[in-house]
Order: sequence, then structure tokens, then C-alpha cells
Amino acid sequence: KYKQTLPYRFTGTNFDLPLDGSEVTLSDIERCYDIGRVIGDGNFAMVRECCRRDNGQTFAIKIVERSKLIGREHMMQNELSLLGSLCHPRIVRLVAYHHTHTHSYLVMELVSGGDLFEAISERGKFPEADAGLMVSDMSEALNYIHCKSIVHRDLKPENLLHVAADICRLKLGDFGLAMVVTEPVFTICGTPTYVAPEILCYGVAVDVWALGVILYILLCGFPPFLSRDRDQEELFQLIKQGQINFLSPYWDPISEEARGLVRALLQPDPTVRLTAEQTLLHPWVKAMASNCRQRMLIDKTQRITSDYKVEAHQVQGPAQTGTAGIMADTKPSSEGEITVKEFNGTPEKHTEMNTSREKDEDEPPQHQSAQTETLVHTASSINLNTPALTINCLFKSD
Ligand SMILES: Nc1ncnc2c1ncn2[C@@H]1O[C@H](COP(=O)(O)OP(=O)(O)OP(=O)(O)O)[C@@H](O)[C@H]1O
Repeated sequence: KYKQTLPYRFTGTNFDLPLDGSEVTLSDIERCYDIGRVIGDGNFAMVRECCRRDNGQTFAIKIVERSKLIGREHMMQNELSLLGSLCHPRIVRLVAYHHTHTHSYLVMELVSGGDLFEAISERGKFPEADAGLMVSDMSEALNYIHCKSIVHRDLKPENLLHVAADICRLKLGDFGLAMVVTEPVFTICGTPTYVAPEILCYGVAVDVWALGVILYILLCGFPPFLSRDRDQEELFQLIKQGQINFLSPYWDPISEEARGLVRALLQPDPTVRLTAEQTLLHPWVKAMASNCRQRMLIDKTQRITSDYKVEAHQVQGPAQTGTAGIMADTKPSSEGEITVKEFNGTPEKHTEMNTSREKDEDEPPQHQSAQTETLVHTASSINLNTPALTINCLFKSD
């Protein structure tokens, strides 16, 4: 069932796991990989660092307990078939997969800078240049998959990974809910905070809406649509109304161009909403991404110069390294007065909710938790106007 063709094959000499998806044992896996620390987890999977024993290459290995997937086996198949067919610098690469009797192991490119959820939780918000480069990266990934008629359907900070050296460079992962769209889709799925107003019948434009929500959060530190009581029905009503508020004082320093892009991405009518390609070409995105790239280049040059000076100092002694001013202040700018102190959801009356990544600190009134849990349901069983809204929400397991 899981047999797929991957764009990459292991070539190591004593790496003898079958590559055709046939079943292996845990000891076969452990013989080939040194499985290390946990680097992330989700509703269905635990992700660990791993190292190939034959050549020392490091990867991320996503370990899925298949009993957790009963009724949702398609999620694993999606991840294998769709992610396995993609090859783009802004998308996490799947390099191999193995199945034991109970678990599936997806060996992926290791993207070691943590996810955007953690970065937002730590930094609160980002300067426009940083947000612009991140939007550019996300748009590149979306444009690539949308050109292949693939919709991701769960674009959110948890599924965007930072390239370790560059906090502003992102790669898109977790294709568990992705699918090929050839006609309008009627399956409700996604994560409430990022879900588009056309949730009942949609196409690739839902990913661009989610991108708009993420951009809004990156710039001010809290989501555009919030239910004060964390009531999902109220949240969906707010999303459907599509009223975007640029709350003062949080939005006061943010440019009109950035606000314009937020409006164009959070356009309720998907036929008028920007496409991923148009977003990539948006003047604010181009200008900000270019500023950020330039700054990163300068920072890198300064780091190299500084390392060189330290080495020279060690080799030649202090008298040889007296040139002042080469190493400018490379401290990151101080931003993030507002911190997203929680991005969690709480159990709701009509949902099967559970969540991880809770934060204990208090938040300013505007900063209620974003509802980051993934939901999957069919359109026939949900009515956004019905008070007795019942949605099965699938949460990150603790
Ligand atoms: N290739 C990778 N490199 C580094 N970290 C990763 C990688 N893939 C995933 N992670 C980390 O593991 C976490 C969980 O991974 P992932 O989202 O794929 O799991 P999941 O169970 O499918 O999630 P969900 O609950 O959204 O369905 C991510 O949020 C990220 O922090």
C-alpha cells in the first residue's frame, strides 16, 4: 500500500534496508540508523534526529505509530506519495521510508532551526524585512505545489521549519493533509485559526489565506481572528465576516504596504485573493525579502571576519589584531515587546480537544491563544451557522 517512488535513494554500501516499502523489524532500523533526541512531535508522530550508521549523515526521522492512524491512513499515504514526489529548496525533502509491523519511519532532510511556532512564541513578532523574506519563502513553496495542483491544507507555523543558520529562511513540511485538487473540495480540514472562509468548498486559495493569517501574526504577534471565549463557532463567524482590524498601538509602526498585502491575502473572495505567484511578485515582499537577504549577507560576512580575527589572534597574538571597527554590532535588533504567550487551544464543549505547547504566562487581552489544532471533517456533517457545532479536532499529543 505504501510503495512509492522517491526521488532519492540511499547508496551506502552496508545500508541494506529494503527501499520498496516492504516490512522490516525495529532492529533492522536500529542497525542502520542511530536514532537520537526528540526534535518535535505532532498529533500522530514523534520526530527524532537520526544518523545513518554507515556514512554518518544526519536526518530527521518521523516515527508514526500506525494504530494512531486508523481511519486516517490516507494521511500517511499523502505524505509518502505527495512529499516523496516533491523536490524544492523550500520544501522538506523525504529521502526514505520504512515500515515495521507497528510503526512507519519517514526519513527526511533535517531542518534543524526549530519551527516557526517556537520562534513566534520566543520572539513575539518580527521586523517587516524578516516577515517579508518568510512570506517570500512560503509563497515559493506554495507556488511550486499549487502549480502541481497540490493544496497543503494545513499551512501553520508548526509546519514551517527554520533553516538553522538563517532564522528567516523557512521550509514547508507535514504534507499529511495535502491532496491533489482537480475540482472543488468539500472536506473540512485544517486548523481553526488558519482556516479560510470558503471552508465548505475550496481549492488551493485556502493556503494563501493561511499565509495571510501567518503574515498578520508575524507582524504583530497575535492572530487576526480570535474568539474571546475560544469558541470555534464564533471564530468561524469572524473569519467569514472577514473584518480585519489593525489594532493600535500594535499596528501603528507597520507600513501601509504590509497592511495592503495582509488585506489582499485575507480577501474573503478566493477568486479575488492573491495567488502564491502574485504574492511572490508583490512589491513589498520583493523589497523586504531583498533587504533581509542583504542584511543576512552582511551579518554572515561580519561573522566570518570576526571568526578570522579570533583565529588570527590565537595564531599571531593580540598585537597583530588591533584593527578596530571591522566587527560591527551584529546583535539582532531588539523587537518582540509583545509575546505570543500561548498558542494553545482549550478543550471545548463540542470537540475532542487536547493540545500541547501550552504556555503558562498571562497575555495582553488581545492575545488570546490561536487555535492551532488540526481538524478534519466532512462538509456534510458541519454547518458553520449551527449553534451545536460539532467538530472532531485532532490535537498535538503531549
Ligand atoms: N524534517 C524535520 N526536521 C526538523 N524538525 C522536524 C522535521 N519534521 C518535523 N519536525 C518537527 O516535528 C514536529 C512535528 O512534525 P509533523 O508536523 O510532521 O508531525 P505530525 O504528527 O504530522 O503533525 P500534525 O499534528 O500537525 O499532524 C514539527 O512541528 C517540527 O517541529
